[in-house]
Amino acid sequence: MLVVFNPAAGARRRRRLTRALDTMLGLGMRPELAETAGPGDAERLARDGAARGEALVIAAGGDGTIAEVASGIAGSDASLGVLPLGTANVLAWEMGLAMRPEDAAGRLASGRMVELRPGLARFSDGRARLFVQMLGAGFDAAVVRDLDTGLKRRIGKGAYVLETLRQLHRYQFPRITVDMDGEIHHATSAIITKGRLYAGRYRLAPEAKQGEPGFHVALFSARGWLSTAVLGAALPLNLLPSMPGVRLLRASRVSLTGEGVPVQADGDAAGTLGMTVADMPGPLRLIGA
Ligand SMILES: Nc1ncnc2c1ncn2[C@@H]1O[C@H](COP(=O)(O)OP(=O)(O)OP(=O)(O)O)[C@@H](O)[C@H]1O
Repeated sequence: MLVVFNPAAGARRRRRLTRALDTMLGLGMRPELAETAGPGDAERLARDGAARGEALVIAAGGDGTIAEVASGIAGSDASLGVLPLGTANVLAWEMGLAMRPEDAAGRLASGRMVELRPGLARFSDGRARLFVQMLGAGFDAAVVRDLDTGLKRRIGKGAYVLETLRQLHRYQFPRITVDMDGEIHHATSAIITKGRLYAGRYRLAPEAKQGEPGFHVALFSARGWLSTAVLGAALPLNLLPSMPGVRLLRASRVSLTGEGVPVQADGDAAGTLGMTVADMPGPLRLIGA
């Protein structure tokens, strides 16, 4: 098995990795370790590992690292494992993965497997991007795009709160046209999700279930700082799904267009619209859930 480690969050993250690796060795596992040096490395390392015949490629990082590893092993025989070392760790909360490094290592050894169905966004400029948990277009993607990553490393989730406050006064809320299985909707932001949770442990789409085909889509009509701030306050109270100006719909194929609208995929900046989102052709096996 191969462990793909994203060291970007600094010393604490490395200590947690060491605790997981020590437990794995104690359990008789023989993990090989590879470190990323920047964006795109996790995908390449995972792809090389799968091509060498690694049966399990473990993403040691946050949701962005998981998405890259998932992309790297897509279409191969390798399964995905996760050591949750990120800031928000949404997929880990969603799937009930163990957060303590020793427990997460033990779960990987258990070999229990569930199937995920990642989404695939195809952009009009020819790029393709896999996502495992969710993808956003509009306000939240502007926050991710302009986030001070150094600050995120130092203070964690608080950096998102500060950038959200900044964007409330900067973001212009351009209109997004959303084609959901042929039905046209309009919104100022949209989140296309595979799971229930968002930004950590907060509820976004209560009916969603990882592993099922298709998507739950949250459409937001907020146009200014006040209505957006109210939604921001509703999120940690788990009230977002029932707020005015939020519609929750389902679709199996979603196309979005909007002039210069930013996109984020699993919490990492992913360029601008337009794009079409559909299920990846095959399932992804997750070990340790
Ligand atoms: N060595 C590196 N230095 C800086 N950035 C890196 C490095 N390796 C990977 N990255 C980038 O860091 C991004 C963020 O990592 P990741 O999403 O795993 O952590 P996170 O943002 O702290 O966690 P979460 O998404 O769960 O909040 C990755 O998508 C990747 O592009």
